[in-house]
Amino acid sequence: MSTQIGTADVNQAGHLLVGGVDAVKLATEYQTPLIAYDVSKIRQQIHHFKAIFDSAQVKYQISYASKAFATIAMYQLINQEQIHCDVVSGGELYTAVKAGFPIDKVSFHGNNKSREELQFALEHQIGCIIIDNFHEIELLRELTEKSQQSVDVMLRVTPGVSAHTHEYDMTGQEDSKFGFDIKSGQADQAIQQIIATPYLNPVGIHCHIGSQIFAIEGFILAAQKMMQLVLDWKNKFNFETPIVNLGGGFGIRYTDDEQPLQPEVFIQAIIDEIKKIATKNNLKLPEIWIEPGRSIVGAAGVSLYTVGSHKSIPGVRNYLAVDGGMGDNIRPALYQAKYESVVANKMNEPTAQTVSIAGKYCESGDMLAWDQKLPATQAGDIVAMLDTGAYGYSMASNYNRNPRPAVVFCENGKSQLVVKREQWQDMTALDLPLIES
Ligand SMILES: Cc1ncc(COP(=O)(O)O)c(C=O)c1O
Ligand SMILES: N[C@@H](CCCC[NH3+])C(=O)O
Repeated sequence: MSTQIGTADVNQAGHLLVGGVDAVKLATEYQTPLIAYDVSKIRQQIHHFKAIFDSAQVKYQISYASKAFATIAMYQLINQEQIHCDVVSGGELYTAVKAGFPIDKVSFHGNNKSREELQFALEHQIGCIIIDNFHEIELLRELTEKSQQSVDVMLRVTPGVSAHTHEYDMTGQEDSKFGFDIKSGQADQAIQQIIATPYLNPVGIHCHIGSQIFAIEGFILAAQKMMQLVLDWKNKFNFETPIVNLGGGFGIRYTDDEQPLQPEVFIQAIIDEIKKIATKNNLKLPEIWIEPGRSIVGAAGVSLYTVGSHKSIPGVRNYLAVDGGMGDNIRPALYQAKYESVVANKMNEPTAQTVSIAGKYCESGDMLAWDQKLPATQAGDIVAMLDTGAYGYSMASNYNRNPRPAVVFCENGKSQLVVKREQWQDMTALDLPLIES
């Protein structure tokens, strides 16, 4: 039997459940810090996105932005759900290959893809390359001419839309390192070059205005600008773009301060806008692609930590230190991101203190959360930070030579290790000793 407290499931022992598995048992079995995913939440999100498009009866593709969380098991899970994914590096693509993911369902992003990365993608018959700049057109021209291999490409453009989000999470504005600028004519120039390049087969245009977006206006504006481009290119170059890819960025709730719109609100509005513009201008309705990352995996992840030291500065603040921190979740330090935390072994106990959760890294900025209301805690308790499934493990580091955590998948009351915990030995695995002179 389990009950729900807030968004968390709790068992009779008063312990947090993740995918039906007791989080305290997870901490004992796999040690901490540990990132545990409720796999059914990932599946549900994908089904939710699919259902929205299905009911709108439009051609679409959901391409999971794997930078949010990319491991072999994750690519396999995405494949079970039969959606596409995007990668942004040779390393992500290699992981997808190792996972047996169908590479013809992969799009390859990046503002500075190397020759080796592009070659690797072509060798594996990548589904589509999302071209970001003129240098890449040239590299792809050389590589495809050499191998006499055609490849589908999309053009990433910056529509000049500033999304209302953290500065580091904005990507669609003109002054961005990503994509071809529309206003200055770079996008026009790029599509002409691509059309004139024998082995490059243009199938779509792409934009991504940012991440953790709550307002609908940016998406609508982006859809309008993209459809205007489709129309312009039809008129100027007699080329009608079959796919319009609007990227990801759908915001999720981390704390009660955030009230994101449901994906159906965003997506329905995007579909309606694209349909309206297509009909008005006698354009074929393009296939609509989205690339959700955070909204697929964010709410499914929970980070489990063991409490160590406490420090109380009378009249100032109470610190509670845990065995992880900025190495397994850089987001609080990098973006001032906020999360909710609970004590996984004391879910039914009343709050009794206001504490700030400190990581173990040698940085004053290594704070996971400020001023959280928690039950009384002592060393050995298990703190769970909720909704850490996106951009936590995937941005993890070995700072201070702390090993990265393990990752488990939990579903229907069972758990499975999907990423092993790094060990101290791994910290020196690539080191070479000094050569004595
Ligand atoms: C091109 C592109 N697509 C998709 C995403 C996924 O964004 P999100 O995780 O906010 O859905 C990103 C990341 O911001 C991105 O850069
Ligand atoms: N890493 C960012 C979002 C992804 C940006 C990718 N373009 C975050 O954690 O919020």
